[in-house]
Amino acid sequence: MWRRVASLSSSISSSFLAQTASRLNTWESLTTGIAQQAKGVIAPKEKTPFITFVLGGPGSGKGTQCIKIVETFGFAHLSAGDLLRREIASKSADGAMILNTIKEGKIVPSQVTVKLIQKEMELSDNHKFLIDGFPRTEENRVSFEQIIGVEPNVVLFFDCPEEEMVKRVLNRNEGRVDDNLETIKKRLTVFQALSLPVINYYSEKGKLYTIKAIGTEDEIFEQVRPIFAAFEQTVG
Ligand SMILES: Nc1ncnc2c1ncn2[C@@H]1O[C@H](COP(=O)(O)OP(=O)(O)OP(=O)(O)O)[C@@H](O)[C@H]1O
Ligand SMILES: Nc1ccn([C@@H]2O[C@H](COP(=O)(O)O)[C@@H](O)[C@H]2O)c(=O)n1
Ligand SMILES: [Mg+2]
Repeated sequence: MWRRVASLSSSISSSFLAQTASRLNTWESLTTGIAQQAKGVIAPKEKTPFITFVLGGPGSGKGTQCIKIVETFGFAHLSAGDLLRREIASKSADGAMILNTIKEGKIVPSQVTVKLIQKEMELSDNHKFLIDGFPRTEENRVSFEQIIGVEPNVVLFFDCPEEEMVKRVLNRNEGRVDDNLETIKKRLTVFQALSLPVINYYSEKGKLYTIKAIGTEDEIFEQVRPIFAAFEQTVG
């Protein structure tokens, strides 16, 4: 979506677009309106974005359920953790800092994570986004609103007992540097202290859908399905 625009508007910085869109608070202005007006191109009707934040503690099953939501409802899946791990793998300038932060179970500066999410959104042709593992902190949340200029439509919270989360993470076997007991304990502390306030914020805004994240993957998805089914007509 933004990719096509970017080629038309190299002289217009994305931060200028984001700032303007933040004021107008519409995706259309953010993506095509300004750039195309500047070039005298007639803007096609773009779809309004539909943003879902997917929250929950480490191992609560966010990634597993996102795969099912993608298969069933055609969303684009953006995992903040995966984007950060990709930065480490690509040996980018921030790679070493990100690796140390993840090993410590801490939170990477919001500016870094939001820029990675923004880039993925710009490259996507989809207008329906699942943003998995974000926002983890109030700072993450505010930074997204400031840089991207939109708020989520839906926030999912996978509510899972700690004991079950620890068991799942220790059995995950994907070679992640943070899948060890020491880091899991730190991540659980960070979740309680920094992520739960974000979840409470969205609950107060009436955007939170809490899923009881115990049972089989399919049983859990049967709680998720009706949430997206209810929006399907309007979202497209
Ligand atoms: N309902 C379930 N029952 C048992 N195991 C599950 C269930 N859902 C997911 N798992 C397994 O638990 C592990 C963690 O799941 P997943 O990676 O989806 O969690 P996550 O919330 O994305 O965790 P993280 O925040 O650490 O990325 C995986 O190995 C996954 O296969
Ligand atoms: N918004 C975020 C998301 C993740 N991190 C760091 O990555 C680690 C792994 O994240 P997962 O979503 O894959 O569990 C996480 O523990 C953080 O260190 C982050 O900083 N900010
Ligand atoms: Mg995950």
